[in-house]
Amino acid sequence: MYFLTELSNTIIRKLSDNTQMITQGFRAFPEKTTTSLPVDLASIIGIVLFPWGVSFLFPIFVLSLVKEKEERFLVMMNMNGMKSSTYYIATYLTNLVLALISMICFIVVGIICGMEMFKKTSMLIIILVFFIWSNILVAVSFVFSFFFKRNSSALITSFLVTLISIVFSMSLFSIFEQNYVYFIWPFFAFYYILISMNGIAVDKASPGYQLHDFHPGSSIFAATMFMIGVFFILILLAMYLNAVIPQEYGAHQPWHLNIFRRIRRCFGGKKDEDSMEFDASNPFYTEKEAEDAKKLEDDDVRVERERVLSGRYDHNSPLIIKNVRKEYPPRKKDKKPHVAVHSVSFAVEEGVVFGLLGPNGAGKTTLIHSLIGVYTPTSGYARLAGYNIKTDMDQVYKRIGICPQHDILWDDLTVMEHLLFYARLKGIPKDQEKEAVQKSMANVGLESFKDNLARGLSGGEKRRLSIAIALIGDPKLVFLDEPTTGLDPDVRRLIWDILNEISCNRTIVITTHSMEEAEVLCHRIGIMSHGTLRCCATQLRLKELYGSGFRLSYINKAENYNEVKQFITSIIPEDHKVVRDLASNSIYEFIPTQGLITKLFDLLDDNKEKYGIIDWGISQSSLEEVFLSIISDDDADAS
Ligand SMILES: Nc1ncnc2c1ncn2[C@@H]1O[C@H](COP(=O)(O)OP(=O)(O)OP(=O)(O)O)[C@@H](O)[C@H]1O
Repeated sequence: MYFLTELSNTIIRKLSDNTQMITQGFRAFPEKTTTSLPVDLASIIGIVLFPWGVSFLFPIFVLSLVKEKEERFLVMMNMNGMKSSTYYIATYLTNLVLALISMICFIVVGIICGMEMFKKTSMLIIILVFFIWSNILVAVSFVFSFFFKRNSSALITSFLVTLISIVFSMSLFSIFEQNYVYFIWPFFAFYYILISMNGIAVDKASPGYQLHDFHPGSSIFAATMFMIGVFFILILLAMYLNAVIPQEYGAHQPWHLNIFRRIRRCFGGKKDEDSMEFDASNPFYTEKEAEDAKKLEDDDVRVERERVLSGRYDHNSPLIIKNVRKEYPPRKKDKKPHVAVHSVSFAVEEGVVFGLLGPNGAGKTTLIHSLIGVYTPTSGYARLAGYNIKTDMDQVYKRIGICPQHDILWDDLTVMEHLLFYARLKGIPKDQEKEAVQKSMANVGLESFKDNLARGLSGGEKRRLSIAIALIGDPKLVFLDEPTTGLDPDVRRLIWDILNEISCNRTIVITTHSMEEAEVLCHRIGIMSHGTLRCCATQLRLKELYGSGFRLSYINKAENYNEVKQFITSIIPEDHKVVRDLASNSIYEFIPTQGLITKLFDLLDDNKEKYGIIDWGISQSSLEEVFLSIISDDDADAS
């Protein structure tokens, strides 16, 4: 080859006059090469990111649980007959399914990406560990949710807990080599299992963690046992916290769960609840409270209390309240509890619409919430629809309807779906469900909206839907908290018509700030301030007691001013009050004597022309005047 090339070169150089030549040499032939690392990089990256991936559902679960409470869906469902246990079981199963789906995705992705841990470790152990972890995620989120009132703080804290657990787990494993106490926090135990199984799998010489390695003495076995044990503790803890932690809404039990009282009840039979819940001879807590009550309460309230406490009321009354009191925790440190409702006692008979009025902070909402289980009354006794609120709240919820102050509706459910949901909660038999929903929709005129989503309803339509929810199942006692607040006059009138119609065969308790509404709807009215019932009577009696009587107003020709004034003051009682005295427009207030009003109508009609009266009118004092005469400026936002 060499000689051949040299020969060719000689000829080429000769022919090209030494300008062309052939060069020769050796060069390596291109070949395919790979650089292999001593460890599996995918597995290393995976194990750092994996704890995040398998824990991301934890903050989401906590968030959704706190949100349901914050937005009062849970308490609304409770108030319509759903047991908390049913809610928690349904939520547990839903979250567990979500967690399992996400775990399956992780395992499948791990296998597809060729992570050694998933390839080599026994699949049975992986499935077992991930199943336990899914349950723990749900159980821990339940326990966490009881400590938060706002979903934003719940989200941040649970995220931080996950972050800290992951960061700490790395160092804890090397500090406590043979000590497993820190597995008590199941996040550490699970991350330990992940890291250990991965560590075994990435070792090229090892066959991975297998079933026969999973026995007492193995640290992975110990961590798994810790996870199982802690899971049961978490479930018990969640049940206990649910019962005792005071939430913003909903009743709670004392830390000792009234165990002794339950045992006593088991052995001693059911005591007469009526007699144990209040002391009829001393309805007030302190002498000062009794003194204050004397100043605030009128005779009707005292008579009503006596009637109720001595049992002289109709025992079929759907609402009986005896000495109900509600204290909130002190507003400032080392101060006394804030008493929002003092000893309130009254009974409302069947078919009566009872209006609870009062300035802001009077205690109306607190009283209603104490009755319907949003808060636990500090003391007192109440019987709603025939059942004691302390012992038979489940029965109470099946028989009452509640329309809360703010609509609590799911944006993604239709009108029909809302009503069907609540019909089921109320325990309406399946074959009567549709009819009950139809009736309830017809009551509030929402039939044409039945397939509309709640998010697309106007304020008035949402309010009507809330009223329809309160009416589902035909309850005999309905609570309406400010049913028309924030609605335009047309819608308010429409709702008043609806309420007037449905009030025929039910007892309704309405809280409202609208005197007009109370005047139109209520048969009996209670006015509260400073947590005390100030008066409690029919509209007519309140107007008689607190109204300024009747009001005569007229418009006259200005030149007749003196004659008209003389004429009018001669026909009304002498002790009248002059409200307005202008040349052509005057108003007088007076308490009429028997038959005077009819006489006045005749006299004014007959002498209208003679005295140059252009127009005139007589009206009775309004409920607003009654309210204003009872409630003074310092009654608002009572402290
Ligand atoms: N969750 C609570 N914790 C502590 N104090 C409360 C709580 N809710 C209400 N209060 C206090 O209890 C008193 C009565 O409040 P409540 O809401 O019952 O009045 P209200 O008559 O319904 O007022 P409004 O007409 O403004 O709704 C007020 O002084 C209020 O500050």
